[in-house]
Amino acid sequence: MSTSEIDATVRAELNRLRESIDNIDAAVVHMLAERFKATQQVGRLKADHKLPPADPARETRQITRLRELAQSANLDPAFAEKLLNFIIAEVIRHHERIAEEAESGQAENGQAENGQAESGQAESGQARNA
Ligand SMILES: C=C(O[C@@H]1C=C(C(=O)O)C=C[C@H]1O)C(=O)O
Repeated sequence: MSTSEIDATVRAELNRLRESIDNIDAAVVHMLAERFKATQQVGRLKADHKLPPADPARETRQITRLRELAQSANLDPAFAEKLLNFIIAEVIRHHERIAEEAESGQAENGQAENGQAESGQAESGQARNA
């Protein structure tokens, strides 16, 4: 049976549920956007103070907490853990990029302080680490 053939009552119920799903998806997007705004600030703070991009101990605490929350909300804890790990991996990538940008900015400043600003570009991360 195609969706165009289904009963009007079923269609109305489906639409009602889908409206709710759309609202929830919008809320998820907005909440994720706020979370990433906060984590970007954490990334800058870490870069400014030369702290590592990832904090595995904090991640372990978050996963334990989220699994407990999931359990009490009747959500599969394994799913909650996978989702959080997926988000955290992206955050860590952002933090690594922020740290690289801060380092190359500092390298440029260092050259400027040494009076070498006009003599060339800051070295790339790869060249510096070679
Ligand atoms: C945001 C942070 O950085 C990383 C990302 C985390 C997250 O997205 O929740 C948690 C720990 C860190 O690996 C942090 O240290 O708080």
